[in-house]
Amino acid sequence: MAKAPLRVAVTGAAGQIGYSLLFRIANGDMLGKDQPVILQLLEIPDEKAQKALSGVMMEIDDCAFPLLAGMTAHSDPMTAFKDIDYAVLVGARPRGPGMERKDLLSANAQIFTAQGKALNAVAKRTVKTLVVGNPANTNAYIAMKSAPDLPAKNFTAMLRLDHNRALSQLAAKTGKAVADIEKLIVWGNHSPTMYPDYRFAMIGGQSVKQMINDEEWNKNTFLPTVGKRGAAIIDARGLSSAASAANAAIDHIHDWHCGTNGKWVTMGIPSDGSYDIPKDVMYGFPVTCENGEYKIVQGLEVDAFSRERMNFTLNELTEEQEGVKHLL
Ligand SMILES: NC(=O)C1=CN([C@@H]2O[C@H](COP(=O)(O)OP(=O)(O)OC[C@H]3O[C@@H](n4cnc5c(N)ncnc54)[C@H](O)[C@@H]3O)[C@@H](O)[C@H]2O)C=CC1
Ligand SMILES: O=C([O-])CC(=O)C(=O)O
Repeated sequence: MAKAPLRVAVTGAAGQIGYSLLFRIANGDMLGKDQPVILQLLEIPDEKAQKALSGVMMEIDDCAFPLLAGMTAHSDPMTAFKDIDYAVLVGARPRGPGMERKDLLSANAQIFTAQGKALNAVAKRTVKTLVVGNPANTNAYIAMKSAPDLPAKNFTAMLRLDHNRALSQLAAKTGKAVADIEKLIVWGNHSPTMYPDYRFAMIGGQSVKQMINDEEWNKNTFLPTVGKRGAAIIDARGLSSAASAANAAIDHIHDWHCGTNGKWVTMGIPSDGSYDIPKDVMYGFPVTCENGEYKIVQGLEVDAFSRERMNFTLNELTEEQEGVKHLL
């Protein structure tokens, strides 16, 4: 018997990431090739944005996706989020050259209080939310705190782009296939303070750390390359990353929904206190997913260098949280 459709809301649907994301959701890349979807698309109540959205929807229609069971346009989160199973919160201002993502906090924070409240009011009680709009971790924290009737664990932030960037750097360094790299982690904030950590990574049963055996490369090349990749893309393209961000959003929700078969992936999630990260801080952790639930990989050793890096990115998140206290 055919599955019942799942309702997916996407905000910022007429933006650059939206343009790469919506077609793939409708094609079944996110929730599975046998899972019909209904798209509930939100844009700002502005004539130009709504008109652009109607154009994107015409193109989606023109793809005649067999899994697309319905699609609606909205300018109010209270209608866009009605009865949804998944929310992909992309809509927010992107940064330009010379900015850090946290510089967007004052511009974007209010969006996530309003959207958190709307999710709280009208979404399914089981709704799962991914925040992409920057600064993603703190925006996810704001949305979570603005939705007290929903399970906090169902609010997540996107660290998957950082995870994928780190995978690709490691594949290039070792000359091995991306698909063969396992047990990589990106701890912390989606910002240059993040800590991509390959101490436990393996390729075909061999330790990646031993294969590379170059701490200087780790500290002075790998960490800054992954941490500053977003800025490098802005510098090269004049616009922030879009297709790779959409791809990471697809990977994040795909793995949460369909499971990872024991494979580790990185998700920004509210801490449960693991690894001495204070409860509720929206922090990148290694997780495995099964039956629609993620579980933090436990018992990993934290050496002195790692603790310092994990605290550095934690301190930034704590400061960001302090900065939005008045909104919550
Ligand atoms: N977490 C991550 O790894 C990444 C996050 N981003 C972030 O994603 C966000 C979106 O990026 P782009 O699509 O490139 O930007 P964009 O400017 O092309 O599109 C954003 C869209 O959101 C809409 N929007 C703004 N406020 C809204 C609201 N309250 N409700 C609904 N829609 C709203 C705008 O009208 C616009 O169409 C930015 O904040 C960017 O920094 C981008 C790349 C990676
Ligand atoms: O760097 C930006 O502003 C966009 C983004 O989050 C990324 O590409 O990682």
